[in-house]
This record gives sequence, C-alpha cells and structure tokens, in this order.
Amino acid sequence: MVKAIEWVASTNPPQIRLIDQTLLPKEEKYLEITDVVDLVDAIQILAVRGAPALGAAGGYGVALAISQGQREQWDDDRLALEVGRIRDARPTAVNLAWGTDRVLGSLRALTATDEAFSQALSEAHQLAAEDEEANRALASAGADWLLDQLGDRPLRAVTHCNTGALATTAWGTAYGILHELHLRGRLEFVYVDETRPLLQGTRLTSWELSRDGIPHAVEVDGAAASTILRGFADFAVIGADRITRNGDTANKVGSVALALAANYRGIPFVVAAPSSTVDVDTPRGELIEIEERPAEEVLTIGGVSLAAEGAQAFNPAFDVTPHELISAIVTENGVVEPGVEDRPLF
Ligand SMILES: CSC[C@@H](O)[C@@H](O)C(=O)COP(=O)(O)O
Repeated sequence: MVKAIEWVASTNPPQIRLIDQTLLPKEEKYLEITDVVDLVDAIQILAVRGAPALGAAGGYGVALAISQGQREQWDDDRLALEVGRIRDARPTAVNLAWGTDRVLGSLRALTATDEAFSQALSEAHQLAAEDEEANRALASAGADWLLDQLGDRPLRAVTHCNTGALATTAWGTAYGILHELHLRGRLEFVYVDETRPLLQGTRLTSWELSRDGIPHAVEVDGAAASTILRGFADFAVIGADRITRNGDTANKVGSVALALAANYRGIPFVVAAPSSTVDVDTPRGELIEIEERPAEEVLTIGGVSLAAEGAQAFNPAFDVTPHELISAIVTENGVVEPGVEDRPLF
C-alpha cells in the first residue's frame, strides 16, 4: 500500500517524506521536507491532501518545526508562529488543526529542545497509527452496514474525490469501505467522479483502484447525478473534511450533487471518516469555513488557459451536505444515521 506521508528519522536533518500527489499517476516522486515553508507549500499545492493525511501532516509538522527551530535557534514565539502557519495552511479539513493541536497538547512546553522534539514525534507516530486503525475499523463497519441495508450481494458504487491510502495514513475511508467490499467479493463496479478542478478522482482514485484490481470507470462530475438516477449505482460513498455536531458534512465540491441524487433515487448516501474529522465545536455546516482556491485551477488545464480573457472564476474547494441528506455517517466508533431532525449527533 502506498504511503502518503512518513517520518524519516535516519536523515540529518530528519524529514517528512511525502509522495507528490500533484504528479501522480504520471510520476511517483517523493518530496523530502525538512522545513516549515516547504511543508506549508506542500499542503497548499495539495502535494499532501485528504483530511486524515493532513492530520498527520499537522502532527508531524510540530516535530519538524521543533527540529528546524533547534537548528536555527528559534525562540518560543517564533516556533509558535511557525507551528501556527502549518495549522492554518488550509482551513476546511479540521484534521489539520486537530493533528497540530493534539501534538501541541502532548508537550510540556513548545520550545526548541530535544525533550519537546521527542514528545512531539512520539505523539505524531501515535496519531498516525491510530488513523490507520480507525480507517480499517470504519471500513469494516461501513461494509457491514451497506450489506445489511442492501442485501449480501455484489454492489455498484459512486464515489467522489480521493479517500484512499493517499488521503490518509493508510487504507482509506470511503475508499476503505470500497476496498473492504472488494475483498469480501461484494463490489461489482465503482463510478469515480473525476473531481474537478484538480482531478483527484481521475488521477488518484483511479490509480489506487487499478493497483487494487477494482473494476471502475472515471466519469465527469456532471455525470454523477444521472448515473445515480439511471439506476447504475446501489449506493454513493464519500469521505469528509469536517463533520459538524449535527452531522452536516463538508467534503470536496461536487459531493452534494451525489447526495441530492441519491436521496431522490432512494439509495444510501454514506459519509465515511475517522472521528478526528468530527468537529464537535461547530454545531452546523453553515459555520464551516470553505476554502476558496486560485482562479487558474478552474480557468486553465495543464497550464493552458481555456476561458475568455478576463473571465473570473469561483473556486470553492468544498461543499456542505446537510445531515438530512446523509443516510449514514461511519466512523471507527460505529454508524450514526442522522435523520431529518437537527440535533447533536456527536
Ligand atoms: C479521506 S479524505 C476525505 C476528504 O478529505 C476528501 O474527500 C477530500 O475532499 C479531499 O480534498 P482535497 O482538496 O483533495 O484535500
């Protein structure tokens, strides 16, 4: 299984090693990150992406910043500032801030010392190990729930964006459910939304599905609703960047179209995420900050400008699916069925 993010202790200085997801599947190149500026850049250009992988990036980022601080003799204020840059590099996926805060919370003090470095690293390793465990547990729970709802038979799925090993520390969330169904002989076919504008579905999910031998087709995002209405899919499953207390879910832009179509057709619409993606401090989805990304991502393809000169772009990276459109939210702690009532679920 591909590793999206790893800590490399054997180099001097130590590194965060990332597979560069902007280049896949054409090129399998690894970025060797030793300082905060490069980590923030990797997060912002989506070389590392996906909420749980960003959680690990935040956690390991604290250790990386301390290591750089030791080399460059940063005082505590500078170190806190640099860690803050990592934490705030992208706003919507709650895991980034969660991972950073979790590791910060494990320290006696955020200072550029050996003691703080080894505490931070040990907590980040723990966080990464727990993410893999959570993904495997939720994948199994999600597969059980779907087979229970739909009957023990091979199923056809629609999914959006990339939620596999690349988006996590290992295994995957929504992708993990698909993989689990495949291993149980209960996955017939997957429709993969290309996921405009950065094509995480075309480039990354299709790559992972091919490596796992799972039959699939990439479709344009605009096809997804019709795929569902025409009865080509038995369920839709997505990951999440932030799930609010009432179950409203932010995920890659385009997700809500799947939810609307699935509800109209009466097939399950499933959200899969580790509990680290649940933001209990935010009561409802309308309060989630939605990342807006550069215009060129929409107006150009492969560096070639396609729009009329002077055209503006609206480029929200995420949308919010209201909880009442979600059949089930699957975490490592089990399955929650939100229903229509607006109430705290987590
Ligand atoms: C398990 S990953 C869940 C989500 O983070 C994923 O579906 C998604 O929207 C990723 O967006 P991205 O902008 O590629 O980071």
